[in-house]
Parts: sequence; C-alpha cells; structure tokens
Amino acid sequence: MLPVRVLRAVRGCLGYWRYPPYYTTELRAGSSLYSSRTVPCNGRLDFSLSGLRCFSGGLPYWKAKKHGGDHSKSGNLTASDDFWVEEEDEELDDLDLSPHTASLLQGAHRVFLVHPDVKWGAKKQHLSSADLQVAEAVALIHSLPNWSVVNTLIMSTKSPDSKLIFGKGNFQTLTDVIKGHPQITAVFLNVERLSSLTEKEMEEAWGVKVFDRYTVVLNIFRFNAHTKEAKLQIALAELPLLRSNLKNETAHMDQQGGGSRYIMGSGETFLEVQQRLLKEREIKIKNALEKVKKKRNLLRTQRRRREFPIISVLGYTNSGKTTLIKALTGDEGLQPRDQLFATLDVTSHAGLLPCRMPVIYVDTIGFLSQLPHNLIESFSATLEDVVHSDLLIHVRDISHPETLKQKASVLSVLKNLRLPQQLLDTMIEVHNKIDLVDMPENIDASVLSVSALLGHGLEDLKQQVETAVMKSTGRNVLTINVKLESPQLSWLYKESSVQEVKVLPEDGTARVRVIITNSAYGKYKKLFCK
Ligand SMILES: Nc1nc2c(ncn2[C@@H]2O[C@H](COP(=O)(O)OP(=O)(O)OP(=O)(O)O)[C@@H](O)[C@H]2O)c(=O)[nH]1
Ligand SMILES: [Mg+2]
Repeated sequence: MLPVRVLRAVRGCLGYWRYPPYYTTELRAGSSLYSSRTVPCNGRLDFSLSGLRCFSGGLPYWKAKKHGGDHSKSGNLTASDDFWVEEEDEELDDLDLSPHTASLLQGAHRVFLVHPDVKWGAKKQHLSSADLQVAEAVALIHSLPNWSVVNTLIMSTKSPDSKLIFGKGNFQTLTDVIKGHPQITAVFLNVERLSSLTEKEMEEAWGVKVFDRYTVVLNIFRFNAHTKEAKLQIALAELPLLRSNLKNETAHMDQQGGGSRYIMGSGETFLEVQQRLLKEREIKIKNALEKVKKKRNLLRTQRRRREFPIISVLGYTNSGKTTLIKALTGDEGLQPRDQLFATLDVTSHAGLLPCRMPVIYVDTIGFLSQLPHNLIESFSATLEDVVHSDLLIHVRDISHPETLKQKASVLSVLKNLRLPQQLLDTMIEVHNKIDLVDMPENIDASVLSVSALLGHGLEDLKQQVETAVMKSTGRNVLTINVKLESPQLSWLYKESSVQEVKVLPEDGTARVRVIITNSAYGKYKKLFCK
C-alpha cells in the first residue's frame, strides 16, 4: 500500500525531477511547494541529488543542491518508514486489535524444540533434510525477543496424523527426555498446526506450554506488524486459536457443570455467547480489512495517474530484500534484521534510477516454505499490489544451503498470485550475499550477483533495472539534438522529462538528454523530423 504522505513526498520529488534544470529548487512537502531561485545556465548543467533528503521527524523536506556529489546515488532520495504510517481511520478505532492471545508474547521462553521426522507417506518433506528444517525452526524461535532454544530433538514418526503425533513408545521416550529438562518453559513441536485436544494432552503430559508453527509464526507476525492492515490480518489469523481455546475452556467448564448452561435471562449458553462474540469480531475485522483494501485501491489509482514506476522486491525471508532496498535508496529508516519475517508490512521507498527518474521500490513480506495455510491466505492479500508492479526483483540468499529450494518455493507462491506472464518473464533474479560464498557456481548470464550489505554489484543492478523499467513502461532515455531557435526545446520540456542540456553555441544547437515515452517521441518526430 502506498500511504498518502509518501505519495505527497514522491510527488514533491517528481516536481523536482520535471523541473527545468536551470533552477536550484527547494521543495517542501506539506506547505505550498516550490520556492525556487534561478541560477544562471552556463552550458553544462550538472545536477546533484546528494542534498536530497527526507527527514523522519516533522514534515518531509527536500533540498536540491547544484554540483558535487555522486549522481548515480539515488540513495539520498529517501522516504523513511515514518512516512509510511497510514492515516488513522477513526471508524476502525473501536476495534480492539491488541492480541487476544497475548500471554504467549509476554516474557521469555526457554524452548525445547521437537521435530517429527516423517519417514514416508504424503507428509514426508522431499526437498529439505530434517536438520535444515530444525535450523529453520530454531531461526523462527530466535525471531522472538527473549525466546531461546535449550535443546533440539529429531524424533521419527510413522503416524504424524495420530492424536499424539508419535507412536506410544516414542511418545514416552520424548516425555522422559522433556522431563529431564526442568529449566524449559515450553515445547515447540515443529508441525503446522496442533489440534486443541492434542495440545492439551501434551501440555498435561509434559507440564509446560506446547506451541506449533502456527502459534509461533503468528507471534512473530504480531511482533513485527506496524500498519493497521497487518494488525487486522493478524487479528483475523488469530481467530482459529481463540475458537480452539474456547472449546477447551468450555470442555473444562462442562466438567464442572457450567459451560453449556444457559446464562440467566439471555437465552444463550456461555459457549453460544462467546461464539457469537467471535463471529461478530470476525465480521468487524473483515469489514475493516475491506475498507483498508478500498483505500489501497484508491491510492493505487492515484499512483497510476502520476505514473511512478513500481518495482516490487520479493524473495524468501531473510534473503536481504530490505537491505537491498536500503542500498538502492539510501533510506536510513529501513532496518534489516537477522530474523525471519522482519518485514511484515508492505512498504514503499522512493529511489532514483541512474537516469535520475524516480521509482518506487516496494518491500514485501518474505516467503517461507510450510507457512501455515491460514497465514498465507491472510498475508497473500498484502502482496496484491505486486500484481500492479512494472518490474519484479527476486532476491535470493545465494549463501544459504537450501537456496534452490527457497527459489522453488518463492516461484510457487508467485504462481498462485496469478501474476501477468510478462511480469514473470521480465523478473530480475538477484543473487545476494555473494560476500559469503567462495566461488559462485553456474551463474547464468542473466543473473546479477550482489552484496547488498557491502554495496557490491549495485551499479550494474541499477542499470539493468533502468533498462527493464524503461521497456516495461514504454519510455526511452534519448539524447536529441535541437536547434536553439526552434520550439523543439520548449516542446521537450512540456512533453518529456529533460535531464540534461548541453548548449553548443558555435552551431546554435543543444544536446538534450530526455526521458520520453514512445508515444511522445512519435509525436516529436512527426512535428520536427520531417
Ligand atoms: N553478509 C551479508 N549479509 C547480508 C546481505 N544482505 C543482507 N544481509 C543480512 O541478512 C539479514 C537479513 O536481511 P534483511 O534485509 O532483513 O532480509 P529480508 O529479506 O528483508 O528479511 P525479511 O524481511 O525477514 O523477509 C540481515 O542480518 C542482513 O544484514 C549481504 O549481501 N551479505
Ligand atoms: Mg525485510
């Protein structure tokens, strides 16, 4: 989604970009725009963007300086995360989005991690070894503040669908091992989802909390969600947990003769009242999400009208998407972290291509194989905007032992998003973290190797992005010779984006570098090149 404030910010910078290059321009977003001072045009015009900066406190503010600095560095045109905070919608405010299963998030947990290794059958994981699945599960736990893994155990099972996941003998062995770790406060069973009954039985047998992937991933999401949409998605994804808690609670009350009794005067039992409240909550959340979505569509339309090329950056979680966008835009507000799902909210960041055309890089939620299904559904909604991109960049962590498997799972999620074929065909694949590998093998010529952290390979990447964006948006960067006495130059200022003008006084001409659409160039040729 592209919040209003950022649109304003980018509009400010577009204003600058389209401005004839004989001004030093000071743009202030929020107040009336341009206060400009004319600077004499002395032949070669060199514009530095190194003074462009968008501060995170107060109003966004840009200042363009003449001369000096690194032109190719779009980085200084920034939109920090603060500008992506959505405008508050008062109507949504009565919906309590604080976690309803909050107890899990609070405090520290010392976790015993159990990975059921399915040897055969439909649930066997073919692409990944048990050790690597455990490594990913450990990374999930470490993505939660103050949670640590005390020990891990891979236990084979022939009956993953049975109530206790393991056969009787293995379950007993497991219980003995867990009981031998009195310092633990929880067990993380690395399965997608445990039924409430299984969870309850295991907790009784082991005497500590038991978590599945759904609960852990939901908690990570909850911890990292900042925008209203992300919080709403989480509130929705939390409902199945609340429903199964309710079942447990009612069963417990029933044992004491309470849960299914009628509440006096209401005509409803405790269970019915709670179910109704949950249903009402679900409807409210869905309505609120629908509203946010409509707002997003509106912003999308506005953005289209202003024609900022959109580049969506996708990839497996922790592959370096945020680091890459930070390197390409210089946005200091971005905070890459060595965690899974560090980025949950889809945010957009303004950058400049080498030809100085502003573009918007969209940072997206990372993919994870075996992400719980409900969560995929809620979060694929946040990827809807990807469909409207002009270009996709797929970032891969080339140093990861399962980099190929990660690529396969990203491509399969993309397939489900039903993206236009042309967008998939033009997708740029970036091999990131090359600083961590000795000798990259079999690199396809079309693939770009970079180290987003160290800044290696970024110039080539920007160049390739520029070529692809120009192609997909029907634009060209051209240098055109114009006669100074003809209206060509003023026509170009009006109909295209003039980047640079070199006056050649001896022959009364100028060399003009422009970014021009195919159709405008067609008109230009018709008018002036007969
Ligand atoms: N050595 C090295 N580390 C990198 C590079 N790029 C990113 N990292 C590190 O990888 C970790 C994850 O980086 P992020 O940019 O947060 O990854 P992401 O893909 O945005 O992750 P999610 O938002 O969680 O999906 C951080 O610790 C980065 O510092 C690189 O080129 N080299
Ligand atoms: Mg990220």
